[in-house]
Amino acid sequence: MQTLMDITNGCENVAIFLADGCKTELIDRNFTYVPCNIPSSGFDEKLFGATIDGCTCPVESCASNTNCGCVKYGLNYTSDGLLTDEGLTPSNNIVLQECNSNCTCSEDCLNRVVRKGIKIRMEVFESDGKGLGVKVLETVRKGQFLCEYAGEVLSKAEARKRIDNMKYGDMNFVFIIREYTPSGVLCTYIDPRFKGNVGRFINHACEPNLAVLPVRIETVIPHLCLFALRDISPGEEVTYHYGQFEPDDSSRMYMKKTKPCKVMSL
Ligand SMILES: C[S@@+](CC[C@H](N)C(=O)[O-])C[C@H]1O[C@@H](n2cnc3c(N)ncnc32)[C@H](O)[C@@H]1O
Repeated sequence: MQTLMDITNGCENVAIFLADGCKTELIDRNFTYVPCNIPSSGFDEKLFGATIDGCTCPVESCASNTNCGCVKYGLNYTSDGLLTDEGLTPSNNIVLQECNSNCTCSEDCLNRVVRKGIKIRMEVFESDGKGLGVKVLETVRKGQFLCEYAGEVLSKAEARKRIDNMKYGDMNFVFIIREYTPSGVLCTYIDPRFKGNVGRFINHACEPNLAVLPVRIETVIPHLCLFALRDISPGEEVTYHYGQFEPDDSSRMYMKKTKPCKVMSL
């Protein structure tokens, strides 16, 4: 079995495999594996690097400190590092802010999950009618972090240009994160088509087993994170709801509506 990183020259702290016989031609020849978000050329570097202040909690953890700046709306992870049911429900609009390198708490603080990276072994395989897809090779628990949807962070103009250049039937990778804040709507555009991580191979399903949520850690740019909505068994394909197959236009991953969904339910 080949690892995906052998092929894409990237790195990750856990093995992501290519299924036996999986056609490597299906991976764009211009694709480079990057484990985390990078700014696209022309993106405001100052904004990309703008850091978030840390908390001043005791070393052990921020879990019980009601004054913690990072968990001011309550801790969203259990002591096993699983996202709570409340955190998993996007309509709750919970703000996920993990502790970062500016915080005084230790690496064992319960509010540090995504920043520890991928823990689950995965396999990229040829899915039925959807191009490539991703399966997990071990059990994933409800609420467990799987991976990020990491790629190039684009300016609005660059996102518009890339979307406009898409041709009928092209695969879409540009994900628009819209966050509704008291001061207006905050949009982040992520495109892992040319530079991205394993998240770029994850397909859509109308009844998905993953939730997709923005999480902030070191900087103001959110990480788009995938967490298990239920326990997932080894060998199951992982999917999340893109949004673009909806009849209304509440889409989060922009897509010219060219393709029917091949998986109505799992
Ligand atoms: C982010 S990519 C996912 C990985 C992609 N399958 C690949 O081979 O690289 C999104 C594209 O995958 C395809 N796709 C994902 N989920 C699908 C589904 N449920 N039905 C049909 N096509 C799907 C569409 O072409 C979509 O634009």
